[in-house]
Amino acid sequence: MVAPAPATVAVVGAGSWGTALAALIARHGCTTVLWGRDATGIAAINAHHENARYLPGIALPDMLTATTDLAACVGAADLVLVVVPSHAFAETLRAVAPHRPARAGVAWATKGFEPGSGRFLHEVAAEVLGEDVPLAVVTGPSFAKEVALGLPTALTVHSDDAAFAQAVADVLHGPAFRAYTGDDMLGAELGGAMKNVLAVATGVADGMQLGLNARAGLITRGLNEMLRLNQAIGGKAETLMGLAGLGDLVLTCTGDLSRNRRLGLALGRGQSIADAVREIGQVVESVQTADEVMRQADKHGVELPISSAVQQVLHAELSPAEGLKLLLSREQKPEYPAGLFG
Ligand SMILES: NC(=O)C1=CN([C@@H]2O[C@H](COP(=O)(O)OP(=O)(O)OC[C@H]3O[C@@H](n4cnc5c(N)ncnc54)[C@H](OP(=O)(O)O)[C@@H]3O)[C@@H](O)[C@H]2O)C=CC1
Ligand SMILES: O=C(CO)COP(=O)(O)O
Repeated sequence: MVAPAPATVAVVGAGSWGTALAALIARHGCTTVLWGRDATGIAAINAHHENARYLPGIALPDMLTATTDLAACVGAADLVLVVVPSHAFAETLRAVAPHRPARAGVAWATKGFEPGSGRFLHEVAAEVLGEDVPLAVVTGPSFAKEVALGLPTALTVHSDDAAFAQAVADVLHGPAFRAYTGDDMLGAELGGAMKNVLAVATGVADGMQLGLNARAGLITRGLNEMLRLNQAIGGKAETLMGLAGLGDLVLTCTGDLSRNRRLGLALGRGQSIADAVREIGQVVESVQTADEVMRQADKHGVELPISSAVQQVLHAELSPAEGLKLLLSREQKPEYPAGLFG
């Protein structure tokens, strides 16, 4: 039997994660074109097979090509994978839409909400692209650098369209990369967004040298916040107990490659937010996501003490020490006042 021809994949967004995913997919034999807006950086990727700004020192596959021509990149694609920061998600989809061939579904590996409205990204995508376009979210514990280096990784692809989730998982899945599938875009997006906020909390605690007990307590009570908000919005609990929730929470709260954790570490050590974000030099989604998580929490009447403290610290309304005091002085109560996810 003749194997099906590899798909042509357009990866839209040439930062660390877009480049790493494009390299992964190209290594799996798919024709892969990476789109970025920075002409100098794109030319350098084609010339040197390296993204020196976002993944310095890591060799990209020769088969991977990069372009600044969005129309050509998207127009030839069987699958579009959007990997820009959440603040650029809607505008990027609007730019992609006119060039998308009818056959091409759209997936994204962006984590966060639409800033300002708090809409889930699948809601934004459905509005911009139309209800009939297959959509999928790619999420889970996955540092770009490790994926680009070919280190073993597992993540998950959620879609309302099982065949499309499988098609996206198929281009990602390979010898060192396990791509699972699911049908819960709500839960998957919530997990990917909330873990960034909770990573700031554990980073702050570690920056303040509060110890490993504090870190474990924050991760566990953070997971509880994720589960409670997820239940209120109608996501599936198992999504949050898997790669999209617990998996990514543990990675981001404990791994120093995390930019959100590094922001927390810097704040805990007394650095200002502006200086910390500047030093990190890449997208730090929690800075916007904390507001949107709390917008969702308020909308659904769910109390999220850790996320709320992070939001206030990020707005400099509380110092890290005051945030800690607030959390430690909360009323004593049963671990599960209203059942497992109450
Ligand atoms: N890095 C990681 O390990 C992972 C990241 N993610 C998620 O992936 C998303 C992208 O993050 P990541 O690649 O890490 O970010 P980076 O900071 O590494 O890169 C950001 C990229 O987005 C581009 N960009 C910024 N604003 C715009 C815009 N308005 N229009 C078009 N492109 C824009 C930047 O272009 P330019 O260089 O020209 O400014 C750059 O290519 C985030 O939501 C993140 O949470 C998810 C899993 C892992
Ligand atoms: O989402 C990520 C890992 O899964 C990357 O986390 P940071 O954005 O905190 O670096």
